[in-house]
Amino acid sequence: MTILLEVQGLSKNFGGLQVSSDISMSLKAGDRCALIGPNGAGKTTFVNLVTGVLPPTAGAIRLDGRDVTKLSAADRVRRGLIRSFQVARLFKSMTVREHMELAVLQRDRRTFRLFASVAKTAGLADEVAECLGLMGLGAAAETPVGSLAYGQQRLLEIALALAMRPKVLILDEPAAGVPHSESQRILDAIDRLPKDLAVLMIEHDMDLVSRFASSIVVLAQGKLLCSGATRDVMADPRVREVYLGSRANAH
Ligand SMILES: Nc1ncnc2c1ncn2[C@@H]1O[C@H](COP(=O)(O)OP(=O)(O)OP(=O)(O)O)[C@@H](O)[C@H]1O
Repeated sequence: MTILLEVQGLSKNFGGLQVSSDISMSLKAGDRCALIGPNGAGKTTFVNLVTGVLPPTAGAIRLDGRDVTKLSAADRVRRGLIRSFQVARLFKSMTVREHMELAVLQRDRRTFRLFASVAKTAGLADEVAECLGLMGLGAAAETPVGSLAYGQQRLLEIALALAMRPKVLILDEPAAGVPHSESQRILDAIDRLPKDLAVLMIEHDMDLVSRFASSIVVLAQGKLLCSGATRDVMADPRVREVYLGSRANAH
């Protein structure tokens, strides 16, 4: 399988504080990987480094075989490294469909002026309908974003990311805040994502991790504690001690 994301020796210092230390990992097409670790382990910083929000102090990031370490976050997005959007930042009065159309148009760099005419083209409508259908949001297409149930908002975040045509998709606690009874709906939608995508999910909930992930990367104190197949990592005494042992403090 093609390696889509390769991170080598990634480190980040904030002044004298080393927040990420020599982290290496890779994702292949089709991987479903959970990124876990106790609070403050450096998960968010790691994702910010990978996506280009923060420049690393050292290390390299390759996306689908190309070195993107020095590329801007926007350039990485254009090359298919996509992190899910936050619906909270969207326009509450615009419908789900309108947001999706805008995302596709932005991806294709078409101008807003063309929006009215282009929106009517079959290709755009089909693509939007397909993404919404995959996420189980077809029936909510004409609903204003502000009226969506919280679980639907979280699904829309993934649909918008999908509209960017990701090769590597990073999801940040996609079921956080969703009642436990509804989290399966989100996992089912994630399960329907294209199989050749690599998905990296930051997740605190070990029940969700075990249902989603085929592999796990564990960070602790900014370092890679271990990584590997889900069953092996969950059985690793170091993980149980360092991660599960501090679950009482997790949010
Ligand atoms: N800009 C910054 N300047 C200084 N220290 C920072 C900065 N950003 C993060 N840190 C520190 O880096 C460490 C890792 O933070 P990070 O948010 O990456 O962890 P995390 O694993 O995502 O935690 P959580 O699960 O609580 O979100 C923390 O100790 C944090 O205080």
